Amino acid sequence: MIATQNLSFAYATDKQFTFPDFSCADRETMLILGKSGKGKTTFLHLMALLLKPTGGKIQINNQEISELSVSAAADFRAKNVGIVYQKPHFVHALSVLDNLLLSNYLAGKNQAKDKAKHLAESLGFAEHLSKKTTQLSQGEQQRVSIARALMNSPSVILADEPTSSLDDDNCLKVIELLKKQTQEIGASLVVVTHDQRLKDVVEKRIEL
Ligand SMILES: Nc1ncnc2c1ncn2[C@@H]1O[C@H](COP(=O)(O)OP(=O)(O)OP(=O)(O)O)[C@@H](O)[C@H]1O
Repeated sequence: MIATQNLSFAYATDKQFTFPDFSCADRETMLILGKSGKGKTTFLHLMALLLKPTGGKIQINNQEISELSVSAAADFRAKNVGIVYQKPHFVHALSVLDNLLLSNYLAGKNQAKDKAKHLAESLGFAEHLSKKTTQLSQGEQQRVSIARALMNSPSVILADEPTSSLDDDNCLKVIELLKKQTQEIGASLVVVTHDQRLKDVVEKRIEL
């Protein structure tokens, strides 16, 4: 589970944010909707411990995490949080498979090749495992990005606009895949987006 309380952040004195409280249980999906510039990515980066809040609390599995040091936060994130970024960031010199295994390495875990292959099959890109990520279409890269976020079976999956650049068909496929995988590993899924189509498939939501 993940929950936030009285969370605030400032890039500058004239760029301050306060975010609504929410909680998302295991196996639950939470949609955080907001127009461009409302602070969706900022909110997600706070939950991912990539930014430090100016106030408030973040709990993951009942552990207060907003006070962790930078190195403890990096370790906690690698082990417990899977992030699907707005634009996938891959290491272009590596194959798709090695990009997936990199998540294990960063979390200090053994390489889980079988898990990578299983995820690639479930997400429909098994035939691309030995290719470079640049050889994949945008939709395929998005699915690799989801698989990478799942490699360490995180407690929380945070997804930033995972569907907004996809057509209706792929939008539905990607959100259903994310929800299904989240259910399978018993994680909490938080999606920040301006994609109003997701309102039809996710019940629990808040608006920024
Ligand atoms: N590093 C930064 N320094 C200063 N201001 C920033 C920084 N990052 C974002 N901002 C500003 O904070 C506001 C919120 O940005 P954020 O990226 O969180 O919004 P968003 O809702 O995700 O937008 P979009 O839907 O366009 O991606 C924007 O006005 C943005 O210009």
